[in-house]
Amino acid sequence: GNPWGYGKQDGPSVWHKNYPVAEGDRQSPIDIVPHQASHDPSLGPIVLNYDKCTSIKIANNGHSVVVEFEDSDDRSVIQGGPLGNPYRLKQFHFHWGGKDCHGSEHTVAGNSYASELHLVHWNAVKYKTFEEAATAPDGLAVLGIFLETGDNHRWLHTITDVLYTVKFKGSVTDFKGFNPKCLLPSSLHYWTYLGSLTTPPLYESVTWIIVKDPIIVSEKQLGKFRTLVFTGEEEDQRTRMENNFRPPQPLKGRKVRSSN
Ligand SMILES: CN[C@@H]1CN(c2cccc(OC)c2)S(=O)(=O)c2sc(S(N)(=O)=O)cc21
Ligand SMILES: [Zn+2]
Repeated sequence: GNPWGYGKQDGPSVWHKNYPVAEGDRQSPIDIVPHQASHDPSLGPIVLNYDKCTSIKIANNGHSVVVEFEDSDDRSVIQGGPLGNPYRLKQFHFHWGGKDCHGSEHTVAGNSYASELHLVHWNAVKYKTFEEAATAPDGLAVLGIFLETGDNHRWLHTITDVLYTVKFKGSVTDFKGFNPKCLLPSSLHYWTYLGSLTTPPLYESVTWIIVKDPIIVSEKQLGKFRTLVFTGEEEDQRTRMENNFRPPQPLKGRKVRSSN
């Protein structure tokens, strides 16, 4: 079976048994309290150079749906903001709820969004491989975007239209020519803090950059994510993929900074 999941027996409340860092000092996600974030005028804008990005495939990894990118060179990078150098785009994935009232990992003043998109980047300037970067304190940078339900998102259908091909854990489909820039809100004002992966192995290697403005997607579009299952095609028990989010973790004295 799975080493970890989001159920009663294998979910976030028991991850610490196999991954003791779950109780560490820089765990993610967190609840962001806007008025307690310190505005830092030295924080410049986030710069995304995704125009040459090369998406390869879309997959169901048994925890989420993931779009993987070619990351053998600096063709698609994030830089600026709190980052000291460019970080390479490796993959993006989503977290969502069983209903639209919850599903995001980060919360804002205690409020959840329906879903959260994570664009995962790694520091290829300092580290030779993703795996090495994933264990280093400045190894990863994850850009988080909240999804709120409302009108149809004009580009999300490119993803939701192919989700039926990755219904089961372990399924993979070619997915070329997708530029995730179409999933970003117009303003990239953000909060940033030092945290971790929000799934095992929960490495404390992530500089989080959480964009303040959500993107709007329809309930119908979000509903398509819930047609995925955590389980493999061969398993007799089909478990709907939903509520694949970790709840907020203790801040432990960390500072959250805010761009303008
Ligand atoms: C299943 N969880 C993802 C797997 N990853 C992974 C894959 C291979 C090795 C590894 O560690 C060595 C980690 S990952 O780094 O791409 C990330 S980032 C992330 S989140 N929610 O914090 O943005 C979840 C996952
Ligand atoms: Zn994530």
